[in-house]
Amino acid sequence: MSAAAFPKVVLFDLDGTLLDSAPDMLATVNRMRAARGQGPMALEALRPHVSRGSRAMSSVAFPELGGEVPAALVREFLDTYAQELGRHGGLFDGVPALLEAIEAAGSRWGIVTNKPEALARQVLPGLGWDARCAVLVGGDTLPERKPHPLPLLHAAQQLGVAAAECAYVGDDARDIEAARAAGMPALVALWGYRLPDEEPAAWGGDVLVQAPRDLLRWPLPLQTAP
Ligand SMILES: O=C(O)COP(=O)(O)O
Ligand SMILES: [Mg+2]
Repeated sequence: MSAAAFPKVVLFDLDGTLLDSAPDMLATVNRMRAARGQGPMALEALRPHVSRGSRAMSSVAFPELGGEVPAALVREFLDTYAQELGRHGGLFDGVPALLEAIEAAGSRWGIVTNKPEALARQVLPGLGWDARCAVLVGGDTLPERKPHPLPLLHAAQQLGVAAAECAYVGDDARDIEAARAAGMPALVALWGYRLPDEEPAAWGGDVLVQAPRDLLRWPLPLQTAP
């Protein structure tokens, strides 16, 4: 197979794109439920919501709140998650080989997530990514988070490249919205987390990708979305 021609920088979303965070999130939620005498939730019930952040997850974990999630509960979720992070889940199949291929091609990769930066940084050492991840922008790094383009533009600026020299891979509509607004090719990670009624083909991404290994065939048939 000929070497892939990656862009100068490939930026990735974290939850649902690089990291299968659902098992860590499930452990978090079930600890909180157990502390209240409630039985465990099933992975399938939580998984579609995992890319949506701590508030959404707390709401799914405690449906009796009717979506009214107190700030203290979100804090408890984040504190508990910090203890479970990296203990249960792992990378999606094909991610390690993909990152190695990007590096072997002389390109760089980084992470732009809506997860709080400190939590995202916590996963780097265990994965051996400290020196490899060229940039990491979290949901609280800047005044704006995805779907705003600022985190992606900031990542490109940190690396000294134009937005058009990057690409962004993410599993949520807000990832694709952010990338398009930033002027970056937007790739939809179909292996990630979403509700059954969501239609990723309608998100306006440049290409839908079935699995991380498909990105080894870069350049993909990127189309300019209408
Ligand atoms: O934890 C979140 O808020 C979502 O994280 P993501 O942006 O990496 O999907
Ligand atoms: Mg995600």
